[in-house]
Amino acid sequence: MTTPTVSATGLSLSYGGTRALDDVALRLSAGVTGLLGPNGAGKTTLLRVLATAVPADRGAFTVLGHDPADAAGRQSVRRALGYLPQTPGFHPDFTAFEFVDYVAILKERTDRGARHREVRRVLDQVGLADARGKRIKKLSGGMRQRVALAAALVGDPGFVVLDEPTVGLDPEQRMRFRELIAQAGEGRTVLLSTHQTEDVAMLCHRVLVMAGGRVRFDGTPADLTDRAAGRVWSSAERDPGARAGWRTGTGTFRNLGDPPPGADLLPPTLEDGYLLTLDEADTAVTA
Ligand SMILES: Nc1ncnc2c1ncn2[C@@H]1O[C@H](COP(=O)(O)OP(=O)(O)OP(=O)(O)O)[C@@H](O)[C@H]1O
Repeated sequence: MTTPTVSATGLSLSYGGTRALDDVALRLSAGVTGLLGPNGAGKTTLLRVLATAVPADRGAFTVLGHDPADAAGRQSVRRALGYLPQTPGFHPDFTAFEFVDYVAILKERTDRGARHREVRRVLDQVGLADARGKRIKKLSGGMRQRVALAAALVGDPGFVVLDEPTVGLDPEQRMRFRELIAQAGEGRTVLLSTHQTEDVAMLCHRVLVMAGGRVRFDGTPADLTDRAAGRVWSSAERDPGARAGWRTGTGTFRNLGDPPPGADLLPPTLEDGYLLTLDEADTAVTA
């Protein structure tokens, strides 16, 4: 692997009796890494820790050579960071320009002229040049997510954290948004949390799967797909021996697990590899 830009070891964090992060280690490099996992897996908690929004109980990490263990290091990490949280805190009466400008001010951009040029640049980059002056409450869901992405990219951060940015977007908007994320991943490190396995298949050079606060898989999307090679088969009836199975649009069943002899094997998808990984992690798979 190329030199890591972000690395973490032994990250653990509990909320009361809930272990949201349990000894998480990772190494990220430039490009888009996907973070997949079911609800409650610990994805948002991991992103919040890496974004220095909440400290871990244990463990350590560095972002672009900065160690957030002390105040000066935390400030350096924050300067290198762009963050699109799960629920961006928009002020609905702000225009797109005002919101991104406000985030740029929080990022200590004090030179007004240079800051405004930067705000225009990122709004252009996400295709909102013509919507700069529109109030956020008047924008569609897809446009709002692009405003949030522009805010994450303002100031050209080296590490960008995106928490489920494609949620609620229709397929066309999602496709458009994926293109923007791919562009954002050129030459910088992007960590993208998502429930959409297609996001990962289309965008990511690496993927982490989390469940129960732990990293259950760390590799390429092709490796995750390969986990299901020889373990997906078709049958006319639901196969009781399958770990998971569901009826497809053609009326046949798609089964995952250990196929019976002579089974009609199907080519695996990334989603098959993901579901089998969750199953092996002892997490319920919804069929
Ligand atoms: N502020 C909090 N207080 C108490 N428990 C929390 C808090 N934040 C998260 N948790 C718990 O920690 C665990 C991990 O939550 P987290 O939000 O990180 O998961 P997630 O993978 O992002 O889930 P989702 O996909 O639903 O966003 C869950 O059991 C959750 O209920």
